[in-house]
Amino acid sequence: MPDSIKAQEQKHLDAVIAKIKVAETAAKKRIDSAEGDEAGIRKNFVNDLRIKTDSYEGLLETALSVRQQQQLLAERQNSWQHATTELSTLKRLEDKSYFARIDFQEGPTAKPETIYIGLGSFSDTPDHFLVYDWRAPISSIYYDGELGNVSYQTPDGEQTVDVQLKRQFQIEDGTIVTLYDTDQTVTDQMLLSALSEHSDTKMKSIVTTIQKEQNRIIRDTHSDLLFVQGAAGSGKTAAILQRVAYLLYRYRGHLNAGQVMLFSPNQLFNDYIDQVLPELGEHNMVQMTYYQYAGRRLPKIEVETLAQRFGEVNTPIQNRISRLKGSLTFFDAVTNYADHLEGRDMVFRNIKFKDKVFIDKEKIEEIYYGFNRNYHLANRLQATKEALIRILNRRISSEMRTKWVEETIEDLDREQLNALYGDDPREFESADKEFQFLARKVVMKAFDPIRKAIVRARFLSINTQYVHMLRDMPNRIDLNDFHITTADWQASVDETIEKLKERHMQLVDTTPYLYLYDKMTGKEGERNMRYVFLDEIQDYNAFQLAFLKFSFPRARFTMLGDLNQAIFTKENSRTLLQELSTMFDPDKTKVVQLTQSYRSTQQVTDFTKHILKNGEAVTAFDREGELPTVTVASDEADGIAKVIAQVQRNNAEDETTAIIGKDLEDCRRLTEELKAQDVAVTLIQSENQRLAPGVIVVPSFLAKGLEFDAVIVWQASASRYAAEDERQLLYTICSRAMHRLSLIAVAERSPLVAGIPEDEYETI
Ligand SMILES: Nc1ncnc2c1ncn2[C@@H]1O[C@H](COP(=O)(O)OP(=O)(O)OP(=O)(O)O)[C@@H](O)[C@H]1O
Repeated sequence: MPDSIKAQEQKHLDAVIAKIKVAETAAKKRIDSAEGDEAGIRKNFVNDLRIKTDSYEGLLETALSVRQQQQLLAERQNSWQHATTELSTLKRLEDKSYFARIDFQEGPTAKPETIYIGLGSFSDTPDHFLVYDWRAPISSIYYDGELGNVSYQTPDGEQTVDVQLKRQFQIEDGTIVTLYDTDQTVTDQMLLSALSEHSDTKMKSIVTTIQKEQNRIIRDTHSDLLFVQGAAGSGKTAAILQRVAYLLYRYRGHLNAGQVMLFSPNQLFNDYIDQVLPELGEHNMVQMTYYQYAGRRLPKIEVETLAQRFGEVNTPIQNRISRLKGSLTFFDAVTNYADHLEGRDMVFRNIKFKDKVFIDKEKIEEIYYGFNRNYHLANRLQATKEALIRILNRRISSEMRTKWVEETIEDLDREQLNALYGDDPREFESADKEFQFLARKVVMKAFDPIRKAIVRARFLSINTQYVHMLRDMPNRIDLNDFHITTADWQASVDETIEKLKERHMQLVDTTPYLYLYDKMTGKEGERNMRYVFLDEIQDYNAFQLAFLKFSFPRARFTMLGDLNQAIFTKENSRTLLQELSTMFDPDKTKVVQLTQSYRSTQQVTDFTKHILKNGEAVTAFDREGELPTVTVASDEADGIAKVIAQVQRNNAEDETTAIIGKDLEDCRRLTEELKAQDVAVTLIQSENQRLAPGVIVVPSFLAKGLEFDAVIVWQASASRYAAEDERQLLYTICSRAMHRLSLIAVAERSPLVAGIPEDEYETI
């Protein structure tokens, strides 16, 4: 690229920056004046306020005056907010005004146009844009095509333009460091240099290098279900974060970050991604793991943790039962069962008072099923609560005459009496009237827990109902379809009961349990949530997805996953897509496949994909690196020495390292040994722990979604990874590495490595 072009572009950039600075000064002035006005309004608030309370008109006038002052304040706050947001965008643009330039023509006779694209828009006059936001409709042509004819969506429909120049810039502190012109034959230089950088503990935004197929995901506004199958490192997570930023821009004023929710695999992952949206000038969406979402609603039950679930060794029968409980068939059966509760079989509990039955369950049942047949569960429950409250109120008078009330009143001290009288006048016609007054108060107070229990529907018994439902399932599902005998099923129900008695529950039971509860109580779901994102979808079952659809009835779903990385659901994940397709309107479903992997070097990607046998397609990005290494140590001590040597090499070359072990036990032992030998490492033990800088030791099931410069697979041995269904796990671990991958085995290496062509790694 001739220097004259660079000089010309620098001149243009200087001119833009100068205008940005002018705009910054103006924004600062507006902030100051809004702040000054606000302080002024607050100060004069009392003086300006016309307080007249002697007549109705006077009161009205006062209210109006307050309202006017409030409006003035709100307006000032609005303009302050507006100017502050503008200033922060301008600040970002001052350092890096834009990252691309596009020259195009709308038709052969149209005037050629030039636009610059950056992290936000900037115009010096209302219609004169010096920088376009990367999310503006026109900016799409930068991502979508090469040179020549490219189409993009506008609010008025599709538009095609002839792109004549696509130029990318790297700008630092207002200076152009490099610039490239892109055409079909040149590899995307910016992408290559972005990917060659060292990893950080925080993910960064990818707006400057979004790829065409990722752009389709980011800008989709039609699908109710957008399903992305993407190879490890293909930018699924990156794409959804930019998608959130895009949606917040596209629907500004109608959508806020609180209406967007991301279900992520673990807390570490939340930490890892939490800078991307702020970097793009947006607020973070609601982020939760499914475990937190479900667990939060079951405070009295201990739900199985990821580590426990990972450590479970299930018998084939237990696997079949889990498959059934996670299926859509089961979801439909629970729906069915809940519907039948409208007619019979709802289980009730006595309402008690002072250890005695106050309203017995037979009475509650009579009320509940006494309503008109077309009452559904929600209004049936509501009407029952109202009837029970009426009974409670009627019982106040008779309860007032009981002995305990009399005794309680006699024992009241002054303070308690004062509390009972409250602000009520204390003049009574007679002592009897006074007693009546106090007795009513005492009874009402004592009935308070009953009132609460009624309002909270404590007379239902979700545990008993859940068990009743499980026992009833063979009448609703043909167990043979799942190769389960009735005896096996009954045994599994007994097991669930035992667990429930100890307040424990397997993850596979939590969703049916919550769903049944929501159906029983007529809960309708969170209607305010508009976009729900699910990452690592292969670890969910169809029941959970159907439940989420039920829980967020107005939301559009984006689901991302990699069937190759199904470490929990294993082979079941393949039926997931099929089940999903029945849940959403096919016309409103879009499936996108990403096969290009960006995370790792060509060498790491080639090696990892050969761990899989019949995997989904993965194409390596053309970025060179060293070959992965496989080391077989003679014993554990030798293995640890090899880990230490590798960590030292990585540290010396500034490669951040994660040592990934199979389970927590292996990781704990290794951490102790390393610490004993003065190697500084942090052990990550649970999904709730935060990400730490420096070398970390992390068990496989918590490494999901993360990436590191260098990965050491600890115990890549035959004793740890031998079964065929562990291929996906080993693949997931190895695919966390960006630049360097070292497998260290003890005694004998894992046979799963045997199928990898020998020229794709080095044996040490
Ligand atoms: N278009 C892009 N430009 C620059 N970097 C990219 C691009 N797409 C992906 N990357 C980078 O590639 C790496 C992998 O991306 P990401 O974590 O989103 O992949 P993923 O598909 O979610 O992977 P996995 O399923 O293995 O967790 C990240 O460092 C990301 O920043």
